[in-house]
Amino acid sequence: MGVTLKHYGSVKKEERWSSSENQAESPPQITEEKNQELVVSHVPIVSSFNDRIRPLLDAVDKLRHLQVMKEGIQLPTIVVVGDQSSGKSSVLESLAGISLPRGQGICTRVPLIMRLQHHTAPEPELSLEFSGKTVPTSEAEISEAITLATDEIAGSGKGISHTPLTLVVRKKGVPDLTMVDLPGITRVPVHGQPDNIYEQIADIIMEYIRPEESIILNVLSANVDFTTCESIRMSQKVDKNGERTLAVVTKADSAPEGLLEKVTADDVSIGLGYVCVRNRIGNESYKEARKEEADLFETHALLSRIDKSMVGIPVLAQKLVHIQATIIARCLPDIVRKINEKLAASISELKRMPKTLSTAGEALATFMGIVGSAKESLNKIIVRGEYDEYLDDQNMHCAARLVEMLNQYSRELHKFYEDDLTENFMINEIQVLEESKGIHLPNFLPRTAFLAILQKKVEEVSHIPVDFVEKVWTYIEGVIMSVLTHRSENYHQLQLFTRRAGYSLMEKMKERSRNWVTEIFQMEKLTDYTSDPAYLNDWNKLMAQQQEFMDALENEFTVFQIEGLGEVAIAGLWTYEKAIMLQAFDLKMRMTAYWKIVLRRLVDFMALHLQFCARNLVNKEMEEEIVKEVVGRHDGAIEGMLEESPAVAAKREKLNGSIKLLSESKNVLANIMDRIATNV
Ligand SMILES: Nc1nc2c(ncn2[C@@H]2O[C@H](COP(=O)(O)OP(=O)(O)OP(=O)(O)O)[C@@H](O)[C@H]2O)c(=O)[nH]1
Repeated sequence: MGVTLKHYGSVKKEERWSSSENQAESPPQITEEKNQELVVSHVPIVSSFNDRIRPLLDAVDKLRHLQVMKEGIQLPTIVVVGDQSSGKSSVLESLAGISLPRGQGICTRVPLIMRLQHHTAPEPELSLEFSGKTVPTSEAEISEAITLATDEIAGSGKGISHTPLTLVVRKKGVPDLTMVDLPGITRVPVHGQPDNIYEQIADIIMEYIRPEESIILNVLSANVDFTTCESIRMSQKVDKNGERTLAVVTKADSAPEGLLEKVTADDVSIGLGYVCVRNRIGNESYKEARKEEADLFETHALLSRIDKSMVGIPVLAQKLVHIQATIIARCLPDIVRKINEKLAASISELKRMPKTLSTAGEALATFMGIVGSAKESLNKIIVRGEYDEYLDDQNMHCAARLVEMLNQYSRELHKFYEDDLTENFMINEIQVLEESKGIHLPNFLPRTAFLAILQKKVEEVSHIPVDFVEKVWTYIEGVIMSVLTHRSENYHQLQLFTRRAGYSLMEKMKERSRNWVTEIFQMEKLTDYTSDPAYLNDWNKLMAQQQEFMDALENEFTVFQIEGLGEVAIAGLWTYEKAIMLQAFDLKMRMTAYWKIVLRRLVDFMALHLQFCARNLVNKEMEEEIVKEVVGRHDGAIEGMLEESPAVAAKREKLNGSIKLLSESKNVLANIMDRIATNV
């Protein structure tokens, strides 16, 4: 039976990692007497356990080396965290039996992946893997080699980096363990450290401890209050009840008082339990250090009272090996599934990408396809008013937006020239009539007077249609550009040229509409004509009130209600002669009736003009302009136009990279599939 987490969550804290069903094949036992210097021995009874776990651990290490995490796949990892100088490196040293850079101040500046592997040869083999290379080293040189490699990765200052450094230690008797040592947490930057060093380190730590697949090895110094430790604060953020947190208490030798109480009280909720250790001090050998540790926990008046299952580096090693086996067994089936899913998704996404074009024929066909599809889309949106392609984008519901704009335009025109019904009522008409006096019979209304008023009114509103066509074409330009950009998004060059063609075409459209508006206004100014019977109807209705109006003037009324116009103030008109008042009233009513016709014409023709131009633009001119821009100016260079855009090329490269990485990862796991299937 393999190591499983079947009871995960239902058993008490530590029991999960040491349930009795695992006892028959329990992790390597500690045989200090045989080889004092080593942590875990590889006697036959446990080697079968190791033989089974080792390939799985190797596979996980290979996946880590391939950096499968880049694809969002988390690996089961033992992550070592602790406040600065809490003794992290010392613990790792003790487990590996080698010297790491140690001391006060920040030593670990990059994530250090430490891969311990037992091997049978008497000579240890050490190597560092970083920046794509493997550098062999030795026990004597390891400390310096790590410092040099760290400098290469993170620079020689005090800065830190997310890029990991891997240390492989193959040594007889070490536990098969892979752990990640992270920079110690510091609140106050030391000389040469960036001001935001805390945030930087916290970022790295959170990145490693957040995944559910991570086991947090929280290194706490015996001489501090655990509740004040930053590393506890952080691990509690991601593992509130400590279910995946194991505490190692270092420096038991320097603060033995109250240690038993501290680890028993468990104020900081450590789900996987505590192991108290004493690391190597000064120039001690590892052999001496283990001996000192064993003696300390055996003989010290206070420390000897701590349960033996909670003290010493060998116990820590044993626990870690066990925990590691369990999380690997638990996580691997999920990892296999995720790799397969992501691989399939990347392959199908790559297939969906536009194919790379190799011949001029292919390029031409693609180009025509793009222009054709853009034309069809625009036809739907602008001409037919269908918006099924852009259901959620209201800006692309062109017909509705154009009607809104037209209504707004009509309102603006009507509002701009509302009649002055207050004290100046008819004053303008009277003045114009005065200026239009001529040698002719007095009861003829001079046409020049009517035209003078008409021209002034037309002139005054002329800016409204000019602004309106500008606004409408700018809107249509946005719609066209959006469709062209979208349709040619895979071909950067083509996109540039179609957009350019689009802009120059829109300039032409604006120019054409401006000219049209100017012409319309000239016509309106020159001629007062309509065949619309509404004009005469309205005028007659208004004129029917003329006599009443004159009576009101004569009787010196201050206001008069003209049906079809509203209440007007007439006190200012009492002094004028009757003859001029009759003419002014007639002139005013003619203009009132005619102005309605003019405004209606300005709105109706505008709608017809825009619809006509947009239809021509989409059905004919746009295609011509794009072909002229792309083929005409760049004779035969269509293949060049259809080179992939940098974004598409980058996406293709990324997908190819992902597929390569995931395929390699899949291969790594293929060799151990049978073991995963039987759950170790
Ligand atoms: N007395 C005693 N000193 C220890 C013990 N463990 C570590 N030390 C000392 O504590 C200091 C800090 O230890 P390191 O292992 O460098 O601590 P660290 O957490 O890796 O440090 P940074 O990576 O800089 O955060 C060193 O001087 C060690 O010798 C221990 O169990 N007992």
